[in-house]
Amino acid sequence: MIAPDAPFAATEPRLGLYPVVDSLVWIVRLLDSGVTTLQLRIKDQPDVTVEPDIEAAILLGRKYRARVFINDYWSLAIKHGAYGVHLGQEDLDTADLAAIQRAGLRLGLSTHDDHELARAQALHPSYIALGHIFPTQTKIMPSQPQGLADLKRLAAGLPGVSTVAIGGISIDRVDDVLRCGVGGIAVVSAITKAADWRLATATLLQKIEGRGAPDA
Ligand SMILES: Cc1ncc(COP(=O)(O)OP(=O)(O)O)c(N)n1
Ligand SMILES: Cc1nc(C(=O)O)sc1CCOP(=O)(O)O
Ligand SMILES: [Mg+2]
Repeated sequence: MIAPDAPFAATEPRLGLYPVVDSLVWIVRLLDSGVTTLQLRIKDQPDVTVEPDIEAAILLGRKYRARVFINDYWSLAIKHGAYGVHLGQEDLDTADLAAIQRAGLRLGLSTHDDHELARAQALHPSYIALGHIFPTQTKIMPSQPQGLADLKRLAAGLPGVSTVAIGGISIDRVDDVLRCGVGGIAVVSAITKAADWRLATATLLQKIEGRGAPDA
């Protein structure tokens, strides 16, 4: 059991640009490009297969003073002292939330509608992800896109909560998403499928956080 009404460890109120990537190669590239919030999202592998990359990503996050969230593999994240974990609604049925809380890891939760949002809010996570905002090619979604009007309504209903928008957010949609009042924007394909990922990352950092990449 998690302590009722006890919040998970706090994260930044505004997480800024939040790339979600599936390999250590991308983690290194993006840390070197000045990204400070990241997620390692490797799907459906045995723990023994992913543990070396998860440990390395956590150590790199510490070295670069960046916030590296581990998707799904919450017990490995605890074992190696990650900054944080990202979990979906299905994970909530099986993950040991009390262990995550005791270990002081930050917790991000996915939500896709008002019902999931209410469930997430009751757990007082470190941030709440609101998705998917637009159609996405990256993941098969059972839900419908929430769109900008709902994003604005949902963000307005979460004062004091760190929020992240995800799903189909391309560079040209970032300004509209920011106007909805979220503090973080999570992207996969806007960076990993960009013709020039360095330019895409620099453009996103500038638009979302108002800063450039560090000097090479
Ligand atoms: C920032 C962020 N938001 C949502 C998700 C989706 O997580 P989940 O619902 O657990 O689905 P998978 O990513 O595991 O397929 C996310 N990873 N990151
Ligand atoms: C992993 C993931 N989770 C989502 C959610 O809504 O929970 S949308 C998504 C994929 C986001 O990829 P892209 O930026 O390429 O659309
Ligand atoms: Mg998940």
